[in-house]
Amino acid sequence: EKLDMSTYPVESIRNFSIIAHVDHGKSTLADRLLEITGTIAKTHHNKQVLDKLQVERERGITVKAQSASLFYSHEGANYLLNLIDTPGHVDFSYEVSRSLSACQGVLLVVDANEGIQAQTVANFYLAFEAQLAIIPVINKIDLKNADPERVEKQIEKLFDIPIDECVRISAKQGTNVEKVLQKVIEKIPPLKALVFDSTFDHYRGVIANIALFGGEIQKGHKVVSAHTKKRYEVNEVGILTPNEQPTHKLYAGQVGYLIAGMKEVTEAQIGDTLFLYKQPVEPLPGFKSAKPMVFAGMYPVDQTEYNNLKSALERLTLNDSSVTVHRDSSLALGAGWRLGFLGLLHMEVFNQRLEQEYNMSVIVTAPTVPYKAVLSSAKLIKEYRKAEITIINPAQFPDKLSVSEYLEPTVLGTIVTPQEYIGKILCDRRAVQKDMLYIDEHRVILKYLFPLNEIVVDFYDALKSLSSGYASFDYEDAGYQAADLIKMDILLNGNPVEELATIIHNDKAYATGKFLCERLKDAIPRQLFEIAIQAAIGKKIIARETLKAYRKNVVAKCYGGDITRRMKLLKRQAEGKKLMRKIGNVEVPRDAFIRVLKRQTDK
Ligand SMILES: Nc1nc2c(ncn2[C@@H]2O[C@H](COP(=O)(O)OP(=O)(O)OP(=O)(O)O)[C@@H](O)[C@H]2O)c(=O)[nH]1
Repeated sequence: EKLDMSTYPVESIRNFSIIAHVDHGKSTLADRLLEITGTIAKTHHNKQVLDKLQVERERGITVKAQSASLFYSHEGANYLLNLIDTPGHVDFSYEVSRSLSACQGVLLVVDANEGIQAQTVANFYLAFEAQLAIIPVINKIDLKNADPERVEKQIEKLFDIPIDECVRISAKQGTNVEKVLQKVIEKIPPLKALVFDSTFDHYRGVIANIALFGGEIQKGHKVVSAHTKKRYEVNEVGILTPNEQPTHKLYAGQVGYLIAGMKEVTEAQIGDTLFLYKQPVEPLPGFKSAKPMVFAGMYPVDQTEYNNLKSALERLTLNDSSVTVHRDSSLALGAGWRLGFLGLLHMEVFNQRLEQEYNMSVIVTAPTVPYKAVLSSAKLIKEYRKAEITIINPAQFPDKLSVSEYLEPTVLGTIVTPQEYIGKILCDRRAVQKDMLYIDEHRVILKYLFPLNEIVVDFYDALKSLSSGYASFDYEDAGYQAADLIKMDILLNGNPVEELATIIHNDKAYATGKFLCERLKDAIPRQLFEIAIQAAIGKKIIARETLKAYRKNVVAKCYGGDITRRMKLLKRQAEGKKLMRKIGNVEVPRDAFIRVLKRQTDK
């Protein structure tokens, strides 16, 4: 049955987001808002209703934004409050800014115990730059150690928001949550919005999440994509509650979805503007496009799976426009792709989704940041038709002799930490301090310039464990700087492991080579022969470990045992083999490499 949305004129509409540092209670507050407005029934099971993906539930983080429309009556008037959800982890700040562009205001949730953290600061500035109304919400006031007064002072000092504008709540217990809704109505201006997301449905094709700037839209309308100029007939429109709820029409100011027979990745570009056929409009300014920070090769374990993997990648990237995809191939791994991600967590989540939602197993190479080289060789310049190239694949690393300078990407990192951890946190990361500011007596905000490759793989995890979870981190792009780079190969019995070829800073080659060899020795199971694990720069071996031979006969163990048990064991072994990758004659568990690359001592 379709809802009638015509009773919600623009004046009654508020589009807002909740932004918060990880775990400060964004999802819990969203659950309470959905309950109070009757969008979902009040039960004890409403835990993070908006976190729909399996990986999100397992990891306890929000990865993919979900949205919902809340109907709310206050003092005799009916309101339509569109809650645009945003993810919380540092890797996804692009998604945050994307969600924010569909809003006119935000709830900035801050934990009453932890106070302002790195992502609180980063998110605040995203909202501030987008000129949104900002309502500070101090959450978890029920906690024994809650100190809302201190947090309000921080907010006033850092963000220049008067203390009396903060709302103190307990999202968990529901205290003052109603007040939050009233603030939303009071403080957030009703306005227009825009196209902000798209998801892929196996049966219905592309579902574009749209926000209407003006006009109205309904089934049967013909719309044109400003980006591709393709024309579509609208099959369905509706709102998100948070599942798709069809409506007769969508009106200016409303956020909802549209299905119009778009089938391909390229047809539903986020940031695109749709207009009515023969009534072209000036396209809305596109969003700041996502900039991948980490690249990795992805290959089918078995080349016969190439086409299946290709279609899985196409569908998954349609749901996640921040992943970039280029075709690639390698002698050792065959035909595949080079993918760009926002960060390592983003890459792991993407892999996990490929496995869980598409049942695909893939080989993933060591992540690399986008390096650059200024070429000096006339031959190479001619070949590339330019003098400065970007290197996202170690296999294409140009030799020192044909390069006048290598460049590496840098980021400006913001760390919020209790002061006693400052010393421990930064050792060995080639960081340059830029700024330091005390938030209160105990905690500081530090700004450092980091080479991106120093933080991309494991800095976030290392920081958390070094500071017993107290420090937090966020970063932004800070351009390129010259760097002394080399390419290092890892060899197993003389055969290069393509997944582990890396570009690294010269000063770190020996230590990293030694470390990778040691970790690999632990990660590779012993086999029937001895295995030499080596790190090499060109032809020069810089580190070596030896893995001793081992005899193992799985079947022998249960000779005389019953046959089904033996079959089971053989089957399990065969399944285990699928998770292995053969390099020369050496079998390596496919997940070994990613584990090896995390240099943090989590053994
Ligand atoms: N005591 C207390 N705990 C709360 C409150 N609000 C949230 N929590 C708890 O804090 C933890 C994190 O809450 P979430 O709502 O998942 O946090 P989040 O900000 O959505 O996290 P991300 O989805 O990763 O961004 C959960 O264990 C909640 O139960 C509160 O008001 N009081």
